[in-house]
Amino acid sequence: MAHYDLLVIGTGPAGQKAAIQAAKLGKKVGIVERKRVVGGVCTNTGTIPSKSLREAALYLSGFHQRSLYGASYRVKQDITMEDLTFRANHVINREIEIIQNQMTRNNVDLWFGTAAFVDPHRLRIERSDDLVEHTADFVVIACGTVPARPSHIPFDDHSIIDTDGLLTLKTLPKSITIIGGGVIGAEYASILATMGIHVTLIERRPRLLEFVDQETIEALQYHMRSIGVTLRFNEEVVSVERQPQEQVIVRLKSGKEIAATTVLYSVGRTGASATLNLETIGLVADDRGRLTVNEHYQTTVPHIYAAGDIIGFPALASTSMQQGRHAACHAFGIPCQTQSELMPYGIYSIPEISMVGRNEDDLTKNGVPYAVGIARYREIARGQIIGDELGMLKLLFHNKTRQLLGVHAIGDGATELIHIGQTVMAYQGQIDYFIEAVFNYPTLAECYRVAALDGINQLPRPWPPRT
Ligand SMILES: Cc1cc2nc3c(=O)[nH]c(=O)nc-3n(C[C@H](O)[C@H](O)[C@H](O)COP(=O)(O)OP(=O)(O)OC[C@H]3O[C@@H](n4cnc5c(N)ncnc54)[C@H](O)[C@@H]3O)c2cc1C
Ligand SMILES: NC(=O)c1ccc[n+]([C@@H]2O[C@H](COP(=O)([O-])OP(=O)(O)OC[C@H]3O[C@@H](n4cnc5c(N)ncnc54)[C@H](O)[C@@H]3O)[C@@H](O)[C@H]2O)c1
Repeated sequence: MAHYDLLVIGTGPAGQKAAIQAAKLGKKVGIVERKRVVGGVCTNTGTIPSKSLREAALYLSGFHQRSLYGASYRVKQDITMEDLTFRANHVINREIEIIQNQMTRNNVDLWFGTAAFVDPHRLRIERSDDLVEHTADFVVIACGTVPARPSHIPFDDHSIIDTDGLLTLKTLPKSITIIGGGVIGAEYASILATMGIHVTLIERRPRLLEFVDQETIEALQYHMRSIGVTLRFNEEVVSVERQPQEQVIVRLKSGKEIAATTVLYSVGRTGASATLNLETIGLVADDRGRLTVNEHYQTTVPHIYAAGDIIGFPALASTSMQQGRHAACHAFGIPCQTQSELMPYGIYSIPEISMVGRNEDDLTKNGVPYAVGIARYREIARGQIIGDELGMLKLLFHNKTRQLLGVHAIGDGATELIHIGQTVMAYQGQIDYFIEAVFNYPTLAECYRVAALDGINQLPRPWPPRT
């Protein structure tokens, strides 16, 4: 048994960053992982694999080149599961190595096994052949989530899979029904359709991703339909039934029956808190297994913190890292701030989407007078060169002060491009910055200048003086 300044449960982004931050402060740190590898959902089954798969699909399908060389252009005609997993596994293994190295370099003790609380300062770590106990002054719970697997869905991890199951398939589906048009559903639907797989996406809401700018989502939905995705909105799933001859039927409340070789169930995830023995320390998870924390990620037991997906929205790798670091800083009295109102969102659908700041619905609801400036990739030299016909960057700014209030982008590089707007917003900048600055040419960043000019041209003349 050892005593630590900090014990962390989980080696995903939240746990890693909490552990490294505490170690950098000279603290004695231990981290526990129940799987046989470090990295969590992010490295092993979620973010990294899905983004590697996307990159492989984009390359092999020749997607980016089609507008220049024709719709039938392909780098490889028959894309196989091995083609995709080859690339994903390469990246996953490198990432695991990097994480493990970081822990070793920073003297963080790594314990493989399943952690559970014995009392508020003591964790039991159960391994296949033995059991150890360690104590700590502080604990960070960063145990993440598991896919929701309701009992009425007959999962078999072969023809009916959850969101962790796609990469473990032996062959690519011939056709797929995706239940749930959240971030995972939208990303996988567009990736699979890009490779020529017929996809039906079922969503109970009237559109995809309701938190994303309406115009941006319309563009995504238009593109998804154009590559063969059937979008079914306002639909409820009644049953999922496996049939002979490699067929799974999804029955909808509206009476429709949708057949495909594979069904992917992607309607959210549940906090992995069930085995933590929370009742012994007086913590209660909500009905989706999540924990409640204050602005410093402290639970109601002050020396026990929780960070990452286990605390719910926004449940991103990007935010989880920051939350983990923030929790460790707070525990050891180091000032730390998280700029949550300028948190960017990146959705790796094809085409990709990104946003930061406020959207039109929110500004309208709150009576903020704003104007809009838009640049389309097809009107930008770089957009023409890369052959992106659909891309768009949209700036929302205050129509009197010209302060930048929100940026919404769809198209190649959108998730990178958004950070320019994020920085300007962090310094309360006005869109005039984009007009006065010189950008490399030809770049997609030029969209900022074009959109700013477009926005200013929409204002009543003469242009209002700067305040
Ligand atoms: C398909 C998919 C794609 C995604 N894409 C993106 C993306 O593009 N961008 C983005 O920002 N986010 C993305 N996400 C979300 C991102 O993966 C998560 O937000 C992130 O992994 C959460 O990090 P975490 O540290 O909270 O938990 P996790 O990464 O889930 O790690 C938790 C770890 O804790 C371990 N653990 C659990 N219980 C115990 C226990 N009792 N004892 C010991 N160890 C335990 C688990 O085994 C796991 O290794 C994606 C998610 C999925 C599923
Ligand atoms: N790029 C990224 O940042 C990224 C990528 C993938 C996943 N993630 C994270 O992973 C988490 C899980 O994502 P997700 O997409 O599984 O969950 P989600 O909660 O985001 O989406 C679930 C969707 O399923 C719909 N739905 C629920 N029940 C349904 C039913 N019975 N029939 C039809 N539709 C139904 C919901 O309306 C919702 O749109 C999210 O928190 C997300 O932020 C992030």
